[in-house]
This record gives sequence, structure tokens and C-alpha cells, in this order.
Amino acid sequence: MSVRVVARVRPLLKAEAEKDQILSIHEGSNGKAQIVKIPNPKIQSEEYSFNFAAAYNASCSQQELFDAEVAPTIKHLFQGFDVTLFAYGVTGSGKTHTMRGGKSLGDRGMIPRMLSNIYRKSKALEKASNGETTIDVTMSYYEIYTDRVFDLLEPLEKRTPTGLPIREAEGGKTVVAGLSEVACSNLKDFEVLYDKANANRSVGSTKLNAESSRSHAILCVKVTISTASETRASTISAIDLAGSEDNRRTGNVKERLVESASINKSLFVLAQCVEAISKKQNRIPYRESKMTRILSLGQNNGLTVMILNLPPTKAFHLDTLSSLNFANRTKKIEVREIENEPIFKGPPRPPTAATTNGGMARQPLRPLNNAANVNILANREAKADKEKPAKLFSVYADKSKSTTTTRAIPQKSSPLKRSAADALASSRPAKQSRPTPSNSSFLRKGPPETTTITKATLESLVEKKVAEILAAREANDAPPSAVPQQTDTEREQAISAEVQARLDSIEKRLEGQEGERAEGLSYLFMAKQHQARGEDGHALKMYELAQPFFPGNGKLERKIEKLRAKILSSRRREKQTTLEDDDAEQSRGTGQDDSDGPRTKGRSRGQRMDVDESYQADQNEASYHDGQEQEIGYSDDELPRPRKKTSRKALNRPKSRIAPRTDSPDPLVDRDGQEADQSMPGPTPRTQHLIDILNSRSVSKLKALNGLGVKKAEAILQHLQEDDDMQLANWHDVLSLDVRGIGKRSWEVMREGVLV
Ligand SMILES: Nc1ncnc2c1ncn2[C@@H]1O[C@H](COP(=O)(O)OP(=O)(O)OP(=O)(O)O)[C@@H](O)[C@H]1O
Repeated sequence: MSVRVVARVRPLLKAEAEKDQILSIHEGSNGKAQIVKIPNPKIQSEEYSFNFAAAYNASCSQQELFDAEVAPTIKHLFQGFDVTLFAYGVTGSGKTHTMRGGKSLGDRGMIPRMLSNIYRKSKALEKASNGETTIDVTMSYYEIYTDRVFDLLEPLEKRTPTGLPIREAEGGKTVVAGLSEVACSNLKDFEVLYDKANANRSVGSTKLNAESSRSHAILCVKVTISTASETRASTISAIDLAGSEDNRRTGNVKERLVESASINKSLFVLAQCVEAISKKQNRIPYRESKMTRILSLGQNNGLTVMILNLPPTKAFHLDTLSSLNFANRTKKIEVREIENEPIFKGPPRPPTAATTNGGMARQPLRPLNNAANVNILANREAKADKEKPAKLFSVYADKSKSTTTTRAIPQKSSPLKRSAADALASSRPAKQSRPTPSNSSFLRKGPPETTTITKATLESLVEKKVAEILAAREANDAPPSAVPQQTDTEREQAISAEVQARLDSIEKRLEGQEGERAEGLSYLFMAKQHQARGEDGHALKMYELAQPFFPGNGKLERKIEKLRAKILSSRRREKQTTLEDDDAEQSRGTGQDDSDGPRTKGRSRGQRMDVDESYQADQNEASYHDGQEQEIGYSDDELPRPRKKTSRKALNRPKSRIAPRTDSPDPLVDRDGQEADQSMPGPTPRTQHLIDILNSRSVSKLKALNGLGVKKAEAILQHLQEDDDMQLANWHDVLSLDVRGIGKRSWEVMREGVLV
């Protein structure tokens, strides 16, 4: 089934006026509120309509929303399905209000209501079973802040600069390694824990939201139902995404801008994933952001509900249109409704795909066209052509053809499963049973008569196994069902170790490719951000850094050329203006009228920045804002500052002398009070020395830097070691290093202390 997308319009805030409202909710053909209408920003008389599973207007209470959208999913959670519930929308649209809500009873959001419902259901079930069934509830809660994962249940001091790693686990699920999981047996305990954890969440104030979430917060509640014969666990994940931000309006600077870049990047990747899935593209860029890896939209099994939060006023017109477009694509994503397999107590069951592959669980790289029917299709194909098994995936190098056959075996009846009557009564389509794996492992398929394993055999075994694992992942199926003869255990173990080593290396290689592309994309993203702020020099640098990751990309080459030409002509104009200023200066010296001198300079720079052609040229590229980029021109505080009006005193100084700066600790570097720019000559000796130390990655040299304690030195080192090949070239590169707790001032202090 597809992702259920529902829209919720928030009420007007105090500072918002009724006359500025632009959204309206309308009934669909079934008589239910489903349609959101919004005027065309260019032609007000025209309206766009977006149809969703449901649409809620500003008067919708938390209780109404919960009853309609969340309560039904909890029923499925208890039937063994995983559930993902997430709030999406621009900053200030009401995501946190929807998910967490306020403190009063009526204001409580979906999360506390969800827990309250889970505990109530658990108690009722336990009671009805006369103690035969026990239900445990555990939770984990973490945030993704600047693309790093932090445990919200741990105190802030325990955080490491790089955060927790994420891994792919059994069943293709993405998990956070080392995350704490806390048992929580009643609502009261939960509320204490949840409030405490929320105090750890990164929140900050922007012009658009006084309490803006600076991270994506993910709460996972695991419900484990145990009877005498089996145990089944399923998880509901409630995700409060950070909102996309238009930094022309947030007033963000410094740290907020870094956060914002990371938020926007992850949402941009999410939009790219959704676009790729909806266009049925081969490659879905999940891995390019931690948030998309964790959310795994379209890859996760179970039920997914997205609440699209919408601010009602025209101040958010383009953002809202962009969110509506995004949601419109999201609703087309198919997710597999597969219930989690119970763990049977008693005699051991045959191993599953996940247990036979040494824990290696790679996510499938291509979404299914119609995931719900995948097993049926696979069976049909397998029947029609026994030689040609169903291939349900596509990876970089699937040379060998898998001999996997898929077989859907009816599940054992279980007291934990819903009855057929339940399934019929459900508003959702009947579940798809997870096929039970056969009792064979592929290792046993090797020719029994061969005792020595050649390299070629090993290669082919590895390839076959990779193909099988991926097929199993994709179709949620098990390895081959043919039962080969027993082979020698020692030989199996030997192969197993070697095979596993090869698998690991293949996995690493694939990860490497993804990682590189991600790095390239992040340069592109930063380039766009610089360009949007009119910082063409930095933008060019970032595009150039991105270029090696996209060899032969004509569009990128043209963009770089265009930007170079623009900067060149800009410099020429500047030079021209300087000459004119010099003339004016000379005139002043000779008593001529000087009134236009410095002002002309300031104006000409301002005009240049307002019209950023290359930024306009970007509009056709996939963007999380869809069309928001149509608007150009940025608030003055985001534009590079126009040159300070030069004082008469300074003008009279001999030209060769560099005026001492009052606003920078290092007069050698930031010669005109601005951040080092591309137009500047190479780094100064001090900057170069600092760069050399950083490039050396020597911990002792780093520790010796001015103002740097052991912890910070290690944080820098860790950051640098993430990309061992990266060599910093200039001051801008140093400032671009995203090391927690180290801002521009810290770098300047380090530079000041360098002895040359
Ligand atoms: N349904 C609602 N009823 C009443 N107030 C609401 C509602 N939705 C949002 N608000 C109010 O709107 C403001 C912004 O909401 P909220 O902080 O939830 O936005 P957000 O989308 O989470 O923003 P960000 O992405 O910046 O964290 C808050 O003051 C919140 O109380």
C-alpha cells in the first residue's frame, strides 16, 4: 500500500492576519475533507488543488487528528506491523505541535496520545489473556543534528563529536548502533523520560519560530508481546522532522546557518529520494543523508503515515506550495505491508536469510514497482520459467543469475496474529505474509564432490550470495529452497569466512561509491547556498570541489564556466570602479567635486549582487523548494557587505600601504575586513602554517594550537580523518570545516597563536 498522506493546516498565530490566509480545505468526491487549495502565486485568480487521504483545517483538535490517523495504526502495531508516523512541513508549520503538542490535556500531541493508547491496549490484552500474554514497552529516542545522530536519552555530556553510527541490520532495517533502549511500563514513566529527553533536543530561535527544532527527532517505541509459545516485537517510529528554512526570512546567522544548511540538505535529499522513487528510477539516494537512511521511505515495511503541516498565510506561499508538491509525490510511494515475524519459543526453527548471512543486511537499491504483489509476481515468473527466476532488484554488478525461487508458505497460526475477520474488518488491505525461509543455506549448494575451492568458485559463490541476499531483501524472501546434500562442516566454515570477507569488501566498495557521491553532492549543495547568498567566489570553489565527483557532467562544467566569467567580469567592473574612485580621489586632491566617489562603488556592488544570473540558471535542477527559487534577491544582511566608505584620511594614504584593521585579530589575512575571498592572493604565512598543521593531521601539532584543548584537538582530528585525502588549501577551507564547538572565532584564535 502507499504512504498515507494527510494535510493539517495550523491556526493563525497572533502575529498573523486573517486577510493573509491563502489555504482552503474542500471535500473530495467521497464527501470527506481531502482537498487543499492554494492560489497560484503568480496569478491569484488561479488555484491549485492537492488531493490527499484526508485534510484537516485549523479547527481540528489533537484528539480528532489522533482518532482519525494514529489510533488505527496502533491496532496494526499490536498485530505485528511496524508503523512510521512523521510530520513534514516548513519551519513554523506546526510539526512539533502535532507530534509532541502542548502540556495541557487537550493540547497533547500524537506521541503522548499514542503511548497512552499503547499502555491502555497492553493492559486490556494482558487482562483478557488471564496473564498468559505479557507486553513490554521500550523506547529509544534520538535526534539527527547536522547529520550526526545523538541519543536523546543520554545526558549531553556523554555525546561524542561524531555522534552514533548507523548500520543496516536484519530485514534491511536501518538502526543506530549504541542507542539506549529504555523500558517504560506506564504513561507516567514515559512522560518523565520524554520530557527529560526533549530538554536535550537541539532547539533554537529563528525569526520564523521562537522554538524552532534544529534537528530531526525520532522516537521509537517497541512493543513486545509474549505468550508461552512465541514473542513478537513491532515498533512505531514517530518522527518530528526539522522544517525547511528560507534563510532570507529566518534571519539565521553563524551556527543557525550551519544547522539550517544541514536541515535543508537532508530535506533536499529526502525530496530527491521521493522524486526518484516516484519516477521509478534505478538509484534512490537514501544514503546521502542520515535522515533518509533512517526514514527509508519506500523501503520500510509496515504502515507509513505522513502528516503534512501547513501554515495558512501567504508569508509561506512558496514554501507551502513546495511542501504540497512534495507530499503529492510522497503519497505515490508504495510500502510493503509485512508483519514482523514472531520468534518461536521451544525447538529451534530453521535459520532465516538474515541469520545465515552473518548479519550482512544490505538495503535493496531499487524500489519495487508494486511491492504488495511482489511475491505473487515472483511465483508466477518462477513457475513460467524455472530457468529464469524472478529478479526483483538491480544493483551495480549483478552478473550472475540467482537460482532463487520464491515460495510463500502460509504462516503458522498464532495467538498473536489477527484473525481473518480482523483482517476483513480492517480498513487496510490484508497483510502480506512474510514467506517462511527454507531450511537450507546457500553454502550447502556447492557441488559436494569438490573439496578444493578455486578462486573462480569463490567469486561465483560470492556473487551468487550477494544476489540472493539482495533478492531476499527486496522480496523479503528467504535463500534458495532446494535442499542440497550435507557437506563437510570445516569446508563450509572456511568458505563462510572467506565469503564473508568478500561480502564485507563488496559492501565497503558500494558504501564507498555512495559516500563519494554524497560528498560531491554536499559540495554542490554548499555551492548553491553560497550562490544564493551572492558569495560567488565561494560558490565557484565549491563547484570546483564537486567537479571530480561528477566527471563529464556538462551541466556542471557550464555552470563553472559561467560563474568564472561572471566573477571575472565582476572583478573587471570593480577594477574599473576603483580606477574611477582613484580619479575621484585625485580630483578631491585637486579640489574637484568628490560627492559621487565612494557611493558609486557601493551601489555598483549592490546591483551586481541582486542579479545573480547563475543562480537563476539553477532553477531547473531538482530542488527541495520546487519553484521557490523563482524568487531572487536576498535580504541585505545576507549579501556580502558593500565596501566600507573609505575615509578621506585613508584615501590620502599612500596606496601601497595596507591600512591596519581594527576588526580582525590578524591584519595579515583579512585584508579588507571580509572573509578571505577567491579574489585574494594565496594564504598568508600564518594561515598557511595553520593549514599545514591541519593537513598534517598530527595530533601533537593540533594539541599545541592556540586555545585548543585536548578534546577539541581530537574532534578536529576525527573530522579530518573522516576524509584522509582532503587537503585544505585556503582560509575558506579552514572555515568550512564543520567541527562541533569550533566556530570562526576559534579558528582565528588558533591562527593568531601560530608562530611563523
Ligand atoms: N494546531 C495548532 N494549534 C495551535 N497552535 C499551533 C498549532 N500548530 C502550530 N501551532 C503553533 O505554531 C507555532 C509553530 O509550531 P511548531 O513549533 O510546532 O512548528 P514546527 O513546524 O515544529 O517548526 P520548526 O520546524 O521550526 O521546529 C507554535 O507556537 C505552535 O504552538
